[in-house]
Amino acid sequence: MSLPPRPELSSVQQTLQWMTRPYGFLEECAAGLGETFALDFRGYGVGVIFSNSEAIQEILGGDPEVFWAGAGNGILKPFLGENSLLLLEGERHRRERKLLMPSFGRGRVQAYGELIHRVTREICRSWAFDEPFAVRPSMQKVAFRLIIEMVFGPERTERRRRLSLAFAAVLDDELFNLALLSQRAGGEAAGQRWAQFVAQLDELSALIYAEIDERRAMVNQDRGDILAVLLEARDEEGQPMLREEIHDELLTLMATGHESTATALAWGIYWLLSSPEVYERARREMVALGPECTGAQIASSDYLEAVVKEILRLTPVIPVIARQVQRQVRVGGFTLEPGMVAMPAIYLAHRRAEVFEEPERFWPERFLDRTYRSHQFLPFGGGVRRCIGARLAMYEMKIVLGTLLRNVHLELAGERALRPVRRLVTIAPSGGTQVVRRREEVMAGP
Ligand code: HEM
Repeated sequence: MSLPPRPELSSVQQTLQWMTRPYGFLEECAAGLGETFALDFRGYGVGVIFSNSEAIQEILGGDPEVFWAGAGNGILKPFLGENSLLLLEGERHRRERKLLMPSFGRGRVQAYGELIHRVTREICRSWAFDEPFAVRPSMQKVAFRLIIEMVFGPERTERRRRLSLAFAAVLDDELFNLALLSQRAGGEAAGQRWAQFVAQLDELSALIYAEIDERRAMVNQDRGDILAVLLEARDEEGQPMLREEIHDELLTLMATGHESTATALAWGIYWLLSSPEVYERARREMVALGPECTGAQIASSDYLEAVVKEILRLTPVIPVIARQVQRQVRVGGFTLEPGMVAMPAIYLAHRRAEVFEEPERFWPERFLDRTYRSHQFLPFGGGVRRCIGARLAMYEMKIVLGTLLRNVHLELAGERALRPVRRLVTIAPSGGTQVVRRREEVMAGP
């Protein structure tokens, strides 16, 4: 067999469907065309979507020199810079990843337990009673404060404040969204606005460089933040990272480190609030920890871990990952030509009935009873490009959700069935998950 079936739509229509309703479009194509199908993305080329776990294993476990991941992320280059881990391939990617990895070890991540716990408590206790609001922006605040502190350390300087504001302004800019959809549409059509956007990006860069330069001028400080780790890092030849490399990686971690987690948390709150039995079991476990528990105790709950996995299974915020093939290769019985993109569909893989019993049901217990293989359950992708922040994201999600369950009583408000909508590179719940805080408090801890 050469190429898998394609939908009977023009390339423009396919791209539009993909951009505007990614989950639904994937489902429709799989129902009509089978587990493997090809999509023709405007300006990007042919992507072959795989949901069969053996084929996914062939791709993610395959030779990284054949399956490139960075090519598909090229659209992020004007924002993150050419040295971003997301854009590198081969030896450079391996080197850079090795330099970044120590920042995400178990010990480093666990050191943030109390910060996550404290920030979440502060934010959720500031929510007004009986007034509907979107919970996603609050989740973004938690994730944002955490990643800024992880990257630069705990000081609250004026420059750090300006840096946070500049970063938030760039991410929230509609033009940035537009630019991600199509760089050309963003650049040419927007004219004057585009120039303003670029000026915003330049300001952000200047602030990051100022942080790097100030720190470089200091000597011998083992502060434990990511910037300190990168300044001290040496590759196998004993070479330090270039100033530009550090800048691009910091920006990459700031961007990847909070957007996906905040979106996944917004989905998580939706699932918990719409599943009374799960909500009650998780809440009981959290309350049983007593009024003065730590973030680490919250994170040690097996049930909460299962809840987080189930959230990431049903609503993976990155529903598809991509590998551009560099030479002719066979995957899942199909021949892919150089330049084509092999796309493991996380969303579809997580709904395979032969792997997940009652796949549409939100049922965390499935993760208590058995383990799934890395090519069956893969919310963080896989192989040499697996998400570098996976451990941090899991830890953060458990503590944030556990802290909410212990401290506030929420109900869903507005739409009951949320629609998946695109937000930057993630798929978010429509309306940012509208909730309302009720007066009945769960726990009166410190
Ligand atoms: C729930 C939260 C998150 C989800 C669902 C998620 C998901 C993913 C996925 C699917 C990939 C692509 C993997 C592949 O192509 O095989 C990825 C890559 C990446 N993620 Fe995450 N991520 C999350 C949180 C984070 C956090 C907290 C950080 C950092 C602080 C982070 C940093 C990165 C980086 C740097 C890459 C690129 C890795 C590489 O190319 O080597 N992510 N993530």
